[in-house]
Amino acid sequence: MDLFNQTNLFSTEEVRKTTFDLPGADITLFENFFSIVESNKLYESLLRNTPWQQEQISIHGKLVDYPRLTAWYGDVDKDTKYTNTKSKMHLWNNDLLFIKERIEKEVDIKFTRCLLNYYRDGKDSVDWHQDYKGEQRKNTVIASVTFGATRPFQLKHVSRTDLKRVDIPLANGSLLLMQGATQENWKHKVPKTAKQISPRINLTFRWIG
Ligand SMILES: O=C(O)CCC(=O)C(=O)O
Ligand SMILES: [Fe+2]
Repeated sequence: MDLFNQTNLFSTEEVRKTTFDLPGADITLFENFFSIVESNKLYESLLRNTPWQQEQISIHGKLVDYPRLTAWYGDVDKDTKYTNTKSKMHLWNNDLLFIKERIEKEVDIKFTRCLLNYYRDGKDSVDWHQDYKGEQRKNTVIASVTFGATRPFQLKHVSRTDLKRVDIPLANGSLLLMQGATQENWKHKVPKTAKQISPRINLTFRWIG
């Protein structure tokens, strides 16, 4: 075997699938789901073309900025209610349709909306939460795609303190699928870091009927 083939065989560009064996969760990670060339191109394009919004949350009557910028996209051009602020929902663009269709080949679902999060630096984050409420939380598919800097995605069980926390580094071009009862039983967060890191864009494709 020549050297070229060998490097190809162990190339870091191969899609690598990892399934996490966690009670009450169905989580699969695909590293290099998008190639480095695709990922870098999509990162630049999304960063430039997304109408990033600074959402705020009311805490004890005081408006506080979320530690990240966001944008909603979906099948319909309307307002959506995300926590307690109203957000504009934009119609899918070509970048998002390309990403969405690639994921839909992997998982048998047609996504209806997507939340984009832009973490400008290590001070940007998302605190412990579960996606959705009530019935919607019970059996849903969330497809999370990352472009740019790697950040740890942490998970902890909602009630079982005997279970260890899980830390999944989400790198450029990765896809994380969270299915079944994951949202019901596990919380997730992306912590702040004091390290000097470059920006990260995360997209969560969702299904809401
Ligand atoms: O940035 C991430 O990896 C997660 C984002 C997230 O949990 C959310 O938007 O609900
Ligand atoms: Fe989330």
